[in-house]
Amino acid sequence: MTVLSVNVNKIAVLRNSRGGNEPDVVRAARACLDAGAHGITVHPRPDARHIRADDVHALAELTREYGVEFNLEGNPFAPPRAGYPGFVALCEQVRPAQATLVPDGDAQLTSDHGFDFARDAQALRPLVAQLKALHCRVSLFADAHGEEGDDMHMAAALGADRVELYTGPYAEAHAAGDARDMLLRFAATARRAQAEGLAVNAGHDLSQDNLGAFLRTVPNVQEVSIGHALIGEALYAGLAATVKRYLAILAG
Ligand SMILES: CC(=O)[C@@H](O)[C@H](O)COP(=O)(O)O
Ligand SMILES: NCC(=O)COP(=O)(O)O
Repeated sequence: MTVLSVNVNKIAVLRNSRGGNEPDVVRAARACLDAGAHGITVHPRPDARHIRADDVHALAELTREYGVEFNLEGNPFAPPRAGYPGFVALCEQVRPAQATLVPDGDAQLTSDHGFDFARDAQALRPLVAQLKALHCRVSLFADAHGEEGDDMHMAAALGADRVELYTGPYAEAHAAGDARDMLLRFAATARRAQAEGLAVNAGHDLSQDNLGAFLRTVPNVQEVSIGHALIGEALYAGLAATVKRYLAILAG
């Protein structure tokens, strides 16, 4: 079965837009877990645009309370700065069940590519070892190159447990109405990863629209982490009921 880890970054985007603690990231994560989600994901960014270090600690505590997986994502190469101790340091502090390494920078609006394993292998190897010594499962964010290249072999050689396939290009192709070739490419990549002994996660821009076709075609996906679409969909699902509650207050 594929498990769902809900990414609550976007709750923190809303909260930070006003200051204060509403909406409450921990309360939202608790609601996801009460609804049956299998885990919680966050991707703290050094510029603290959404999830902050204190959220990471609070969510680590919550996921321990529920006995579910905490998946911490981030760029292991980004240097520490005020309010952000660095990705590996955060992992040392909270010991997430899964550490997902993602090669992104502050200038990026969001994650938009996987690692260049040929370029980054030397830098990644000791970090993977360090995270494994903390008993984190290590997952590396990877592009789906299908039958091309040697990425999955290189990721396995680094000692990673999993790869997370970057599904942005699939989501785009699906939205454009022709995801057939893309699905075949992701399926081939997943098979190559699995042949190398890597388990496969997937994430980025997955949604209620595109998730079913992905999981029907790409074999043995262990985990999907979903945030942006899920939080947007939750607003649509919850707006009518919420407006009715306000109307009830107005009606006395
Ligand atoms: C690695 C990945 O695809 C997600 O973590 C995504 O990067 C979400 O991050 P933002 O919420 O900052 O866009
Ligand atoms: N790893 C992907 C993730 O956590 C959520 O990505 P998105 O659904 O916010 O695009």
